[in-house]
Amino acid sequence: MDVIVAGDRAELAEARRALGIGGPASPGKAALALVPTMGALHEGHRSLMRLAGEHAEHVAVSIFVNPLQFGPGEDFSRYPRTFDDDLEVCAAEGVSMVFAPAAEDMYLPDRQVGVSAGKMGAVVEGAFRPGHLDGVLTVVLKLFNLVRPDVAVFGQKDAQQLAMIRRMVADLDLPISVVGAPTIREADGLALSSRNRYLSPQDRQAALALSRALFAGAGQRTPGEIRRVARAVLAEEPSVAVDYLVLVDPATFAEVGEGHTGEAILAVAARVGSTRLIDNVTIGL
Ligand SMILES: Nc1ncnc2c1ncn2[C@@H]1O[C@H](COP(=O)(O)OP(=O)(O)OP(=O)(O)O)[C@@H](O)[C@H]1O
Ligand SMILES: CC(C)(CO)[C@@H](O)C(=O)[O-]
Ligand code: BAL
Repeated sequence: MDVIVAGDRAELAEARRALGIGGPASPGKAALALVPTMGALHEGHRSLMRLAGEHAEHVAVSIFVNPLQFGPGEDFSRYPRTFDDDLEVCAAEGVSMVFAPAAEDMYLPDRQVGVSAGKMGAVVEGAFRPGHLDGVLTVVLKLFNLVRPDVAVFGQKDAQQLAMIRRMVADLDLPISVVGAPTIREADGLALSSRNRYLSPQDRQAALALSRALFAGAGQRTPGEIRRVARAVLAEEPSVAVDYLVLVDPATFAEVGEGHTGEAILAVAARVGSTRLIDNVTIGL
């Protein structure tokens, strides 16, 4: 089947009708799973589409570079936009519907109301990108309301984003199951990211310090040692400027103490040249 491309609300409603969504789903399978993206699709996004297909009869992919989640001075205007290639990727993955709205159609010019990510949205990533997680939650809630999926799939690579979307679903009683997907990496450990295409060959080599630090930290047994070893690996790479390296509770993103048991997330954000990258691993303690 060809991919249906919807560019606005009316076309989206028509696409849902054409796919028979809203009618009875096949037994044991949800009708529609959504994979929200900002485009410039890579193998990480493809893995999300495949996982979405295991959960629902139809997969929808949204492609929207959301202005609300970019701060002043961030890379909104130069963010890679590769719509034609993205459409081919979606077709090859058997996606039923691509929703690619224009910013003017998503946000009213006099928009007043948005989602607040609360205190959890002001720590870790939120401390370095004020308002970012409010912008993410606002657009994700709008995408949920527009596309009306039963299931939504997000990558663990954006771990705080995933945790906050789970919180939004719980706090606002949204009728959606959230599925987290593992991080896809290059053979040398670099987490796939649309922003990797900004990296020069030298930057790309330096960027390997992020995953190297996370894997070295994950080999330790206590929070103190995990943090110390990971920081030491990052310090060995002078062209990596670290924004944060934290060991946090996966649900709250609060720093874990020395006695912590259960899972913790070791998360890093750093700038390599003019490119800001994030990565994380989950560690059992
Ligand atoms: N390497 C990856 N493995 C699995 N999922 C990923 C990976 N990279 C991104 N995702 C997920 O894909 C979804 C869309 O993310 P997005 O379009 O921002 O891609 P990205 O590569 O993370 O881009 P950016 O470089 O802007 O961070 C998110 O749920 C994100 O967590
Ligand atoms: C979830 C998302 C599509 C919202 O704009 C974005 O933050 C992303 O690509 O991870
Ligand atoms: N993948 C998260 C989107 C952003 O960095 O804005």
